[in-house]
Amino acid sequence: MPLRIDVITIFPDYFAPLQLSLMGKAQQSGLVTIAIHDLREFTSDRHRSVDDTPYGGGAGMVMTPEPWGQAIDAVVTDQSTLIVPTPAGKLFSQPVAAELAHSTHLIFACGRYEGIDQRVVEYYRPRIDVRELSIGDYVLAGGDVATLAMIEASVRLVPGVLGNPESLVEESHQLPGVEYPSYTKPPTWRGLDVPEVLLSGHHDQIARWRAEQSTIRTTHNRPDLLPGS
Ligand SMILES: COc1cccc(COC(=O)c2cn[nH]c2)c1
Repeated sequence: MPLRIDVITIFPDYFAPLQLSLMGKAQQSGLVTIAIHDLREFTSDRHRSVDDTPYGGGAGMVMTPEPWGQAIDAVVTDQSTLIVPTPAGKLFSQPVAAELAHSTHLIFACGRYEGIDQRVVEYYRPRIDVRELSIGDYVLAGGDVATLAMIEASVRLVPGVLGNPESLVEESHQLPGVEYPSYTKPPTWRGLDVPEVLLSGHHDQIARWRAEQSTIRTTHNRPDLLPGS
């Protein structure tokens, strides 16, 4: 059953990159189908407006619910998962990407401005799986870039998309923490040598060195990922 993805956005052009490279091949392979929808196609006023001033005051504008209701209703089924990228969401992660990769239908609602009227989430929550997801603790101008990141992270985990599932095995068996550093030819570059152990052919020593490097790197860059932290 191919994974179907519908993206609703006021900037459809943001998603041109999904036709390239791995994402493009995934679509050609029939494993994934991705459709982009312009939210303004679902407005009914002459100005095709999608936002208005916030109740309760405050800076900026909020996206009005009706165009979203029309757009989501046009693609939703009882198998759909609605994903709303937002800084206020639960943190997206590799395990979440793996979950999404095994979904039937994902609808991404790319909000702009200060966000989408919360009643859109409230309306669909009793009907389908709705997930407000954050890709990190910073604020983007809209959900489009976050959606691209989540689609790329999820689609590469769809069985058959990655030519070489081997890299997924390494990824999944990786110790808690970050990846060890990687090297390739030439053996010396601008006076810098590749660590000897990697040229030795001693696979157990190499594995030990890589585990050690991962721990050193995790301690320095991501102590929060260390076991027991
Ligand atoms: C839907 O409501 C809003 C409000 C403000 C910005 C955005 C765009 O998403 C992000 O900025 C984001 C997502 N993960 N990390 C940052 C959406």
